[in-house]
Amino acid sequence: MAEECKPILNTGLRGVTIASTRISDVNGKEGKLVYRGYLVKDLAEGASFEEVIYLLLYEKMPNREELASLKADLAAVRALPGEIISALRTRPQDALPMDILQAGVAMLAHHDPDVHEEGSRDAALRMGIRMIAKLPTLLAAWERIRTGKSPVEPSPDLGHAANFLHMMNGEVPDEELTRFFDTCLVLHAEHSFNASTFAAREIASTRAHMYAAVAGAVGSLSGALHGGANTRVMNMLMKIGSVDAIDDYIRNEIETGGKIMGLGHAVYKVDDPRALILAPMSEKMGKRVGETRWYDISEALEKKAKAAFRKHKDMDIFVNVDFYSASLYHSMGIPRDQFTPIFAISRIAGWVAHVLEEQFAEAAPKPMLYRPESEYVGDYCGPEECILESIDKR
Ligand SMILES: CC(=O)SCCNC(=O)CCNC(=O)[C@H](O)C(C)(C)COP(=O)(O)OP(=O)(O)OC[C@H]1O[C@@H](n2cnc3c(N)ncnc32)[C@H](O)[C@@H]1OP(=O)(O)O
Ligand SMILES: O=C([O-])CC(=O)C(=O)O
Repeated sequence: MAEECKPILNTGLRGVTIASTRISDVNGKEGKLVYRGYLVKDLAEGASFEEVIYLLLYEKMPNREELASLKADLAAVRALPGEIISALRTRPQDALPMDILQAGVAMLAHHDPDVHEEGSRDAALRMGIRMIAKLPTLLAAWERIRTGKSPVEPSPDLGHAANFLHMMNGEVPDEELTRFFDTCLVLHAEHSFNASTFAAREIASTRAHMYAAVAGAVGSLSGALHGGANTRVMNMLMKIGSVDAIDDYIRNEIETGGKIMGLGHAVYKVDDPRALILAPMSEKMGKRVGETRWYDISEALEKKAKAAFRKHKDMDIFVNVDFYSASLYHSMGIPRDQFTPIFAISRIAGWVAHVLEEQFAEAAPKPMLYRPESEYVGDYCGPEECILESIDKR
C-alpha cells in the first residue's frame, strides 16, 4: 500500500483551450458575448429567436425567405408522437422536469428514422431542427400533464416563443410577454464551451447521434453550478423573503462557505452581459404583474453581496445569466422547476450548432475523439507489475 495518499485534483480544465470554434466568443474580461460575429446585446434588441437559430445553424443571418422557410420547417414538426404523450402520462407527478426532458430526448430518438443515417450532415441537421421544434412541446405537455390538464396542441400560426407560452398556459400571450420570452431565448441560446455544450461535443466526438449528444447536454445543464442555478436563485430569493433579511443571509453564506446562486462565473470576470439585459427586464415584468419584490431583493442582494465579498473575502464577484432570469421567469408565471428546462429549450440551438461543428466542420486534422489523461493516485495492492497475483492471494 502507498504510504501517503495523494489528494484528488480536478482543475476543471479552466483556461485550457481544447478546440477552436466559429460559433461564439465569450470575452470574459470585457463582458462581451458574440454569436457568429454579432454582439448578443444587438441580437437581443433586434433579432427573434428563430433568426438566432438560423444564424447558429446556417452561419449567417437569414433573409426574409430563409427565415420564413425555417419558421415553416419548425412549425411543421412541433407535434410529439402520441406514444411519447402516453409515456408522459405514466411518469410520477414529482419527477424533475429536467429528467423528463432528458428521457424525452432519448424517446424522441426512437421515433426518428434519421438516427440510422450515420455520418450524414443533412440527417444530423434534420434531427437538430426536429429537437429544437419538439422540446418546447415536450416541456409544455409535461407541465399540463403533471398539473392534471390536457396538453395543448402546437399552433402553426404562432412563432416559437408565443407557441410555447400558449402550450404551457392554454392562452395566447400578448405581444409584450411574447417579446420578453423571445429575448430570454435569444440570450440563452449559446455560450461557447460551457459544461453542457462541452458534454454535447464530447459525446458527438465519439460519432454518437444528435439525440445522444443532446440528452447528455441536458443532464449536464441540470446541475446547480450550471443551468440549474436559475431555479436555485429563485429558491434563495424565497428563502430570503425580504430586503431586510439579505445581510443575515449573506453573512451566513460567507461564514459557512456556502454559494450565493447566480453569482460567479468560470469565464466572466465582470458582470455577465446577459444579466445586464435581464435585470431591467425583470424589473419591468415585476411592475407589469404588480409585484417587484423579487426584483427588489435581487437588486439589493447583488449590491450587498458584491460589497460583502470585497470586504470579507477580498475579492470581486459578479452576476451571471441565472441571477435575474429567476425573478423574471417567476413574474412571467413560470414554475420554478421549469426555469432550467426553459434554458434548455433555448440552448438546444447552440448544442445543435456545436454537434454539427464537432462532427462535420472542415478541419485539418479531423476533430479527434476527446480522451484526456488522468493521474492515478490510488493504491496498488502490491507491486504494480503483479496486480493480478495480488487478486489471487486475497
Ligand atoms: C449558465 C451558467 O452556468 S452560469 C453559472 C451558474 N452557477 C451559479 O450561479 C452557481 C454559483 N456560482 C458558482 O458556483 C461559481 O461561481 C461557478 C461554478 C459558476 C464558477 O466557479 P469558479 O470558476 O470556481 O469561480 P472562481 O474560480 O471565480 O471562484 C473563486 C472563489 O469565489 C468563490 N465563489 C465563486 N462563486 C461563488 C458564489 N456564487 N458564492 C460564493 N462564493 C463563490 C469560490 O468558492 C472561490 O472561493 P475560494 O477561492 O475561497 O475557494
Ligand atoms: O459558460 C459557462 O460556463 C456557463 C454559462 O454562462 C452558460 O452556459 O451560458
